[in-house]
Amino acid sequence: MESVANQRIARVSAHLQPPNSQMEESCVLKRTDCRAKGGAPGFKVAILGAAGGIGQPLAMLMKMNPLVSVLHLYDVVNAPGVTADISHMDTGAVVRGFLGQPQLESALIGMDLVIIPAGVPRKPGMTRDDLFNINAGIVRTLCEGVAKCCPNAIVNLISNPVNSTVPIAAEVFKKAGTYDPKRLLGVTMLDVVRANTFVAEVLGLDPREVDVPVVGGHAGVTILPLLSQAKPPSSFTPEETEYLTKRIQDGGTEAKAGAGSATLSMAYAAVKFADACLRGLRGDAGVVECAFVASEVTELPFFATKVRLGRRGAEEVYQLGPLNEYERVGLQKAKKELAESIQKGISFIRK
Ligand SMILES: NC(=O)c1ccc[n+]([C@@H]2O[C@H](COP(=O)([O-])OP(=O)(O)OC[C@H]3O[C@@H](n4cnc5c(N)ncnc54)[C@H](O)[C@@H]3O)[C@@H](O)[C@H]2O)c1
Ligand SMILES: O=C(O)C[C@H](O)C(=O)O
Repeated sequence: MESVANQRIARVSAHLQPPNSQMEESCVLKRTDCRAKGGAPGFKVAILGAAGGIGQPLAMLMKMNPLVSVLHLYDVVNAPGVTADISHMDTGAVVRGFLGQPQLESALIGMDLVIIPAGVPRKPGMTRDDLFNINAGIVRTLCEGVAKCCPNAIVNLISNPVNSTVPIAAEVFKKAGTYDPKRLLGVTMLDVVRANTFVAEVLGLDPREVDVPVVGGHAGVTILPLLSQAKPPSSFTPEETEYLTKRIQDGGTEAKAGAGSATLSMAYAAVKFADACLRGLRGDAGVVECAFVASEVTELPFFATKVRLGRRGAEEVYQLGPLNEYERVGLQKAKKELAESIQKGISFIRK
């Protein structure tokens, strides 16, 4: 007969199992026996690519977000282990892990917000466009899942090249008949985070006091910081303008000193942006951030500008506002490259 001590040990070790049905076979207490069902008020958020360099710290920070009641972590590798780790944090959100394509639909059903950092990152010497061939297919598959399982979810797309993956996602949703331009947002928040930090350094300010709009897209010259609209209002010498613009545009290469791509600052930026989307969904007034969205601000079908986030996503897309000569020249360069990247994404699905 099993001793009382052994029974206790068996019960405690059941709690140590990762909360994934695949690993519950030997448990005394099954996940379904537990009382935590994610019934607390809050939003349901899925991260696709949750075991990656961005995915893991992003999952950790979302688990800390009081607006999140349920957090689904999906990846094609290591999702159970990451889920077990994150699930031990004593914050409110209930965490569930999903591994591989057969579990994609379960990961997505009922979600309010889907954040997608899935895909390969740049290696030294690569451009973001070099990632297209692999990441385009990954984004297509994941967005097909979103269209089927949570067509009303807000989508935050991080996977590069954002200038092409957002048009890909839009085409997938159009094909499925679920496209709502307000709900598809390319995440360019890292450019704003960098701009605020670098400008604060030059001006000798606390970055939290600085707000610099960054418009256009998310690659090289398509990243266009509008220093003339920085808050607090500041003037910059031509040298400072050149230095700051270049540093913000090349921030992705500076991060990790060319040995990989930004993961920690990106996770921070992704959470800052996701939190803004959730506050918008909650009905908070005046939530405004930059994002790469369907747009009529220029002749291009997608463009990053400030948007107002509300219950239906990007409810208002703001105009560019007054630009100085340096920014007008930058805008022309940005639009030329953006037009090609957008078309490449559209053609990938329409071909
Ligand atoms: N938008 C931005 O500002 C920004 C910033 C940094 C990085 N990125 C991009 O984010 C992406 C991820 O970067 P990372 O450093 O986290 O890469 P990573 O390789 O560390 O992680 C990517 C994760 O995606 C997973 N994955 C691959 N195929 C998948 C699929 N079909 N379904 C679900 N998950 C899948 C991988 O298993 C891996 O865990 C890259 O494309 C990178 O360029 C964008
Ligand atoms: O630069 C990269 O490849 C990753 C990302 O887009 C970034 O801006 O850090």
